[in-house]
Amino acid sequence: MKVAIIAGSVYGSAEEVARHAQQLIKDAGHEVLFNPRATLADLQTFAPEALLAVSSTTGMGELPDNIQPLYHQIRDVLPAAWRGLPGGVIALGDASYGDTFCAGGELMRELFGELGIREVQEMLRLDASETVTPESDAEPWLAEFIGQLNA
Ligand SMILES: Cc1cc2nc3c(=O)[nH]c(=O)nc-3n(C[C@H](O)[C@H](O)[C@H](O)COP(=O)(O)O)c2cc1C
Repeated sequence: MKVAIIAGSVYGSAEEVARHAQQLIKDAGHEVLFNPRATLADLQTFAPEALLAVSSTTGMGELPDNIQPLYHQIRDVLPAAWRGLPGGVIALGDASYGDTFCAGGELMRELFGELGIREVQEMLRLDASETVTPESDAEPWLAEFIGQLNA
């Protein structure tokens, strides 16, 4: 299956999680597109059969700058070809930010909802106030996600 990974990161943690996800999904025999600077055209050319978003949160509950252009491009177009595809979101945040905890991931979830992407499992929230190993913490969730792709 062709899996596209979309990543939003300020300091690199979410990008590392996305890179780790890329490796695990490839090891499971899937084809993966992961480029932190991917455009909508790149994604449409790849023709994904599943989507994974990995994003941290910055500012007061905002998406990182690197993913903003892609987020808006996708939102403006809402590619019909992605309707019904399986997908999932990994959100990185810090619970000490209170109400805006993992708000960037929530924005990606809302976008997936608008796209008609089928969320195959509940969004994973990785809390930087509790862990410094988000890549390995994401592994059980990713194993389930990969299992859902094979289902
Ligand atoms: C300036 C700044 C603002 C942040 N705002 C939020 C926020 O509103 N909500 C949240 O859950 N985390 C917030 N965080 C925490 C980051 O999302 C978290 O540390 C994450 O692991 C960073 O991932 P990255 O290295 O991929 O950017 C903020 C961090 C910084 C430095």
